[in-house]
Amino acid sequence: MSEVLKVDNLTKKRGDKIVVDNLSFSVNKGDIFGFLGPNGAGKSTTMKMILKLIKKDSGKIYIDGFDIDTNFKDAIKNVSAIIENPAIYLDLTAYDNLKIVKNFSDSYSVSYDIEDVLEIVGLKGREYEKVKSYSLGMKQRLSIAMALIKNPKIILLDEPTNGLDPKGIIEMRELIKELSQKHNKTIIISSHILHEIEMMCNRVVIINKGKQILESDIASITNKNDLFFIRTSDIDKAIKILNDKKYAKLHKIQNKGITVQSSESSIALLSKEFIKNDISIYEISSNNKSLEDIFIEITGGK
Ligand SMILES: Nc1ncnc2c1ncn2[C@@H]1O[C@H](COP(=O)(O)OP(=O)(O)OP(=O)(O)O)[C@@H](O)[C@H]1O
Repeated sequence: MSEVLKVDNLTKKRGDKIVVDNLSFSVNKGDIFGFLGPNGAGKSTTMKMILKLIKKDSGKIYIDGFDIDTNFKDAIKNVSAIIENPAIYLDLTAYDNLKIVKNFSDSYSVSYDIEDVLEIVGLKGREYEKVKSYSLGMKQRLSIAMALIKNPKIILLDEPTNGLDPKGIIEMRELIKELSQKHNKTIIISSHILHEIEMMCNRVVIINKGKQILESDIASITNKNDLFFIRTSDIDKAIKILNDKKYAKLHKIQNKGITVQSSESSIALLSKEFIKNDISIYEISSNNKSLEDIFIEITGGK
């Protein structure tokens, strides 16, 4: 996997407060990378430093191998970003907005055609309407189209689903996945919505008060402990059977059942064993930790 973004010991002070504190992480080509943290954690500040919109105090940032301090022009041509409210002319059509961006991006060697980006974001057929008549979701998709025009390798999205209704959120999620899978973009999404990150991203970094708390694959966070809750007619008998098995381990005895540590295939074996021994099973559910559980644990519930 090749590294397209490397953030190394990044630090930023605001007055005497350290708002980004020695942050290091890297993003690989093709990642949908979640940048997660509660309000005020330092996500936007970090994104702005990556784009050199604000100055860092110390640390290094490399985009596609280019150091933003010494080779910003080569670095930044690989990145597009939607941070805060993107500049869209509401009195112009989507097509005209894209034309303006296209004119700016013509210095980039392989930029997309306007028609292509309209197709990708699903605004084909609506491109000659003034943007002020668009829903928030359509405006958001237009801003992605504008970000896509220069055909960047990386797209930074700051809270991309903020303010969208459920339909808009689903469409945005699908679009982001499509950009990664079909169009080979690396996407970095900042968010405080854990569920969103869990559903969209393959990797995540969690920050709190400017400090990095965790960098990990989503899968290894949520599948670390294969725990299953089993509600049965006879807990004592179930425990006795379980204690004889090597493939599964009793984790906890609960009110109406037991939590068992085991793989998925072993839980299937265990349930057959229970049934063979006349133990009725009323429920088996995966009791794995969600990203939300992990987040609450490491940020102290705030
Ligand atoms: N222009 C500024 N001047 C002073 N302090 C700032 C400025 N911008 C941000 N901060 C402070 O820096 C810290 C990090 O803010 P930042 O906006 O990066 O957090 P965030 O994780 O993006 O949060 P949110 O989700 O609320 O946008 C906060 O304490 C914030 O108050």
